[in-house]
Amino acid sequence: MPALFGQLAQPLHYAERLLASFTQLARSRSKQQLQDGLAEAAGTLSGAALSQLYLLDVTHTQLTLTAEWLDGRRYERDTGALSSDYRDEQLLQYCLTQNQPLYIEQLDNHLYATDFLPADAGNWCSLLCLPLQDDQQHVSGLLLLASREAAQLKVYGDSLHLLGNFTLHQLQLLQQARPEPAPRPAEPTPALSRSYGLIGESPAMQQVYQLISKVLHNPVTVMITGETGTGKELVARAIHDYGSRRSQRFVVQNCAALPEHLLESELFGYRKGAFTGADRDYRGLIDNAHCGTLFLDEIGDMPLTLQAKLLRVLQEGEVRPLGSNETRKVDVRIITATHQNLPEMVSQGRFREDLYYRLAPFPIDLPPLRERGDDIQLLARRFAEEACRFLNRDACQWAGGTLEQLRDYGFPGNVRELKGMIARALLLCEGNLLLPEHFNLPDDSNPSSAMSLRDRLERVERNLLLECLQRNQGNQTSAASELGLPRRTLLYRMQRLNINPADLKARERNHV
Ligand SMILES: Nc1ncnc2c1ncn2[C@@H]1O[C@H](COP(=O)(O)OP(=O)(O)OP(=O)(O)O)[C@@H](O)[C@H]1O
Repeated sequence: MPALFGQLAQPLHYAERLLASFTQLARSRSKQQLQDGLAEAAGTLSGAALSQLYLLDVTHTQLTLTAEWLDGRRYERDTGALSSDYRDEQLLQYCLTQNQPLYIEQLDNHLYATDFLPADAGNWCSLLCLPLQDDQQHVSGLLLLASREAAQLKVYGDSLHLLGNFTLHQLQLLQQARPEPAPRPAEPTPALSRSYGLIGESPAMQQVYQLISKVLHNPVTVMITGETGTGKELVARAIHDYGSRRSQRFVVQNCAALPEHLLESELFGYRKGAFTGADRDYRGLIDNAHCGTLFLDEIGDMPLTLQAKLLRVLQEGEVRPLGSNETRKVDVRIITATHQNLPEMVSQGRFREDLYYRLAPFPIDLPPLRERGDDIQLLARRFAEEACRFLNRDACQWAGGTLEQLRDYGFPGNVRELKGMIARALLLCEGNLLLPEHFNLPDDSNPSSAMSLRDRLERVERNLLLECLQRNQGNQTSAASELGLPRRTLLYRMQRLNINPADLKARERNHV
């Protein structure tokens, strides 16, 4: 307690008033009453002319001014005039993203934009902004004090921070007890409200957008998984571009692209003379991404020795360049991506378990394109429009059945494959009419040239026999008996279906 009130002129008196404010807030029965109550208490306790409460919405993408206390009374201004998105308010954004109190004794309006302060109420001099955390310790709002003269607002920081957090807790309790009706969405289709620059409206992609919204303002380490070409890098960029670090760097490194020693010096940097050829100091990518985001693609390909070094960066928040005895503190948000099955790699000792758990507290799994339903048509149309614009061509037309055929195709290369297909088709088509033949879809998606029934049945039978042989460690006698066939029939079918021991080995390898 002394640390809370130590610097105040009348600590006991202040403590009594603070206690009364806690009690008052605990009695509040509505959200607005609570919010106004906090703004009033903060203004009255500190003597600051202005106090404001800002809250983040559930998706943590918008910051709204929810209560304001000015010169001893509740202040209501036309909030429509104030952006409900704090994106442009750098002081507020700083406080939210750093999760640190911000105290400015002498506001210099040339240095700081303060459009969030009521301009018609005089000139503002000192400011204290406190990030507030919810029960899960996530930053969920800001409590702000401002005075017109130079004032030591800082001394109220700790106690008002406690009061603010208590208010958030009470708000959560009220919400649980009596959920208030959701505000009317501004847009007609709320489900499609935000896609962060990605194309897709399917339920699978809506789920991805929902997950993205959760991590924009929370620097949790994210791991993006999904087949090749599903948009993993695009999602990583979206998290950076729409999140609180957007004004800082987004640094990308593909871990499969470089041999171990190069990847190490690229990521961690080196000092002059660290190895032959190191003729100058070199700042690594981790250092370069300080305050920003480092996207490590194909993390499953990172060699084990580097995994240990990366783990240290995550645990200690510091990086040590090659050839240096000194470490440097870094604040980097790490996003990783992989198309590999990392848990399986962990069980095989090919990926460190401790690193895996550090990297994957918030996984986002991107669905393959074939599971996104009508998104295929939507993406195809959009890509074609973009390409026509780029090529300075008139908008193209789609011949009947073309989009339907695309929808039926499996797209092993996912969105990247579709994008490439559209670009190629536009070059092939004449008169801007896209026809099925311009897409050169593989046979099995084209009903007219589909595999015959016989071929399909043979494929099924081949797989059945291979599985059975594998279960029986290649022993043909046991496999034949499990299948209820004479051994010579099995041998005949194997010969007919072109099954040999090499197939079994390849299959075993794929299953490891
Ligand atoms: N939902 C989407 N909307 C628009 N474009 C997309 C979408 N998803 C992917 N793309 C495009 O598809 C291409 C491949 O995307 P990206 O490189 O992000 O995939 P990836 O999963 O990281 O691939 P890889 O596994 O090969 O690294 C890019 O051109 C990207 O712009």
